[in-house]
Amino acid sequence: MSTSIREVIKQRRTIRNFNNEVISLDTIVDILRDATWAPNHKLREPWRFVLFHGDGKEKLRDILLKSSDNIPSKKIEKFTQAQANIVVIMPENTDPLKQEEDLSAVSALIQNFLLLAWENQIGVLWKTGKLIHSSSFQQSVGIEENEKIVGILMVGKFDNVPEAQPREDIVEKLTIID
Ligand SMILES: Cc1cc2nc3c(=O)[nH]c(=O)nc-3n(C[C@H](O)[C@H](O)[C@H](O)COP(=O)(O)O)c2cc1C
Repeated sequence: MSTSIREVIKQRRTIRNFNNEVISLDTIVDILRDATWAPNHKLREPWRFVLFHGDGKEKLRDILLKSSDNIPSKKIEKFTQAQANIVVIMPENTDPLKQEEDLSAVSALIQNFLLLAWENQIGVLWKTGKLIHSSSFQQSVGIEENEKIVGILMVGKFDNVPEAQPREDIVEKLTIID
């Protein structure tokens, strides 16, 4: 039986602990391809990705070990525990409006990715933190002068679903003009 979009949206949780179950590269790329059906203004498709998977995770470990950010080895282990790490990259736009539009579009794509993954019993952690601003990391991943990292998606299978953190009722934040 298929799950409704409503159910997927409400049941999805951020996953922070992954198990070792393998996810094929094809599965992840297929989800990413579907996620690109996100709305994006003028069809700029303002995104690109660097995807670490399989042996590529050794490369990622190496990048993190050699980065000038002194990342503790425990953090590196945790970070590379997922089946894949996807660095989400967007262009830096000199026009502030375009920049806002593009960041919104990339965020819509990421949410699509999270929901599509969840539908396939795959968990994701959308990570930001200091690393995305680290010039050492950016350089190692091949970020260009006119680009920025929006986030890093840790992708993997999981054993436990964390409890939902309730949201405030929308009426608290809703101005109705009827
Ligand atoms: C832009 C953005 C950045 C985030 N960065 C992190 C992060 O660096 N580390 C983390 O543990 N969670 C991060 N999260 C996940 C949120 O903490 C999570 O969505 C929130 O706790 C609600 O939990 P839920 O996704 O399970 O509903 C981020 C979420 C967003 C939208």
